[in-house]
Amino acid sequence: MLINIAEMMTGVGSAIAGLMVAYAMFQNYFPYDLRKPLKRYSHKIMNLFYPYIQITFHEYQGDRFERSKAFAAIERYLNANSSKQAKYLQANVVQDSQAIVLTMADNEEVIDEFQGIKIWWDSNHDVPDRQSISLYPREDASRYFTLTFHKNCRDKITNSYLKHVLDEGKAITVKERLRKLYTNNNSDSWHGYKQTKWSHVMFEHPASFDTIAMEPNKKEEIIKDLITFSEAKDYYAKIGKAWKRGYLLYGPPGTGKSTMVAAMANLLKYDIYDLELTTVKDNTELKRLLIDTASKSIIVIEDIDCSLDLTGQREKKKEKTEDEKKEEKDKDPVKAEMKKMEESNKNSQVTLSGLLNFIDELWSACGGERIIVFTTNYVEKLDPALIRRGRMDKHIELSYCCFEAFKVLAKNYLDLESHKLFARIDNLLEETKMTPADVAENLMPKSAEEDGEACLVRLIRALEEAKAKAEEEAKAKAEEQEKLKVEKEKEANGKEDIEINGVVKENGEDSKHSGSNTNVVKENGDVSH
Ligand SMILES: Nc1ncnc2c1ncn2[C@@H]1O[C@H](COP(=O)(O)OP(=O)(O)OP(=O)(O)O)[C@@H](O)[C@H]1O
Ligand SMILES: [Mg+2]
Repeated sequence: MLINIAEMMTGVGSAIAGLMVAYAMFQNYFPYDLRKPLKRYSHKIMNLFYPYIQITFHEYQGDRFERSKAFAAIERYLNANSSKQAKYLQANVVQDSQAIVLTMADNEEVIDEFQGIKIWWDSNHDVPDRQSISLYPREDASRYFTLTFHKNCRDKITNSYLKHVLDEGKAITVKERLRKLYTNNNSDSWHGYKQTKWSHVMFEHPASFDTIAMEPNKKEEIIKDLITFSEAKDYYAKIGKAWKRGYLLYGPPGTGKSTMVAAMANLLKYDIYDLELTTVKDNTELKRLLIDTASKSIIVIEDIDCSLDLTGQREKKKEKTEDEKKEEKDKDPVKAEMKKMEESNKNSQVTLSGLLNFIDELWSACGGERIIVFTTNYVEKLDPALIRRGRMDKHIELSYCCFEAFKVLAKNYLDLESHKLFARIDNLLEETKMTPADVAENLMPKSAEEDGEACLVRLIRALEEAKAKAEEEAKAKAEEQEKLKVEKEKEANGKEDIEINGVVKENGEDSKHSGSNTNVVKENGDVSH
């Protein structure tokens, strides 16, 4: 009913709006003194007959050269509706977006509905004043959207609908944006005209949780954890905690730690900041880098155990040995330069406490929605303070390939969900350790002729070899240990003799034990006084 009346009123309103437009066009022909009262009264008349409210959203506001964020979000929101309703669309390529954005062309209208309320959106643009000279090209394309709704619905529109439009629009923007992989620059390049602390390339890693080989339950748990985090803005606000989460990924080389970081970024549509600690000179630089990161991102420190001396004590400068000096003389200049660079990288003054502060500040000072990930091969080497819960909230172990993980790889690499050779592989994987990287390499067809079975056979061979090698190594180790044990026992027996006899044997000669009881020791251990 309300909508019908509203639509009837639209006719009257449109007529008055027409008059308003005519007034706007010819206002310059009215005497100046008359313009103001005329405008005021025309607005009053308009309000009497026109029960609608209009809100305008300009692409650029005031003197700001930055595109309005609200306009951009509305554009994306309307994109979803306008492409179905409007007849004339404009295609734009928006910066940092992988999709072409379709928006309604000028003077097109889109009708939206929200909780039973009808809402009209119009697209227009300001005609530029050609007489004025503008330095800014944007003035030629200053567009705006007009939102029209019945005044009875004012509260619902201004409180709920606008928030809904902006949230949806932003979500679409995030979904479609091109994601970036940032790496930190050496601080020497931070100064000057372009102060860039981070360089970036487009992030296009294809890894996803579907392609990661690991136990399905564990994988599900990680995915759930990540999604819960990304949707928990209000929850974090409620419990008074910064909206951040730390993950520690640990395990042997080639078990998928770096791949998982890429999969995390792809799942959440976050950017990645790959922080190379060895190029960061000191704690202050570390802080500056942190401030320069954006939200919706993962900050990764790979191989954290190798990045720094995390005991807090800096490496002492070693004296060069003669061999090193000789090597230095002989080596070629390119290698020498590389070594010099490596060494200068090792001179990072970042300390453990600096890193702890970095994480804590990340947790408290910077805007929300950030994840920090450490990866390491040696979790036991890390300082417990660095990885305690609260800093690294979730510890994920990535380990050798199990049968469940193998099945994911077989499906991805060979499109095989079952095969008669699977049972043999299952047994072998239980008996020997092989990383998913090695299993994957064996499963990859090496020529067009190679079929799935040939790849499985190659994997079986590799597993059998690995098993035989492991058994040999275990045998050698056991023998070594046995030898050591025997030596220790011999040593202990020798000591016992000494204690009993009170004699130290040197160079095959018996020497007397010092003391008041001078004993002579014979080789068979007999003692004569
Ligand atoms: N769990 C896995 N699932 C799928 N592929 C994997 C997995 N683990 C390793 N791979 C494959 O092996 C390659 C190496 O893996 P990745 O670089 O992620 O290992 P990593 O654990 O980061 O090793 P490092 O400790 O040496 O950095 C990747 O290209 C990936 O394709
Ligand atoms: Mg890695």
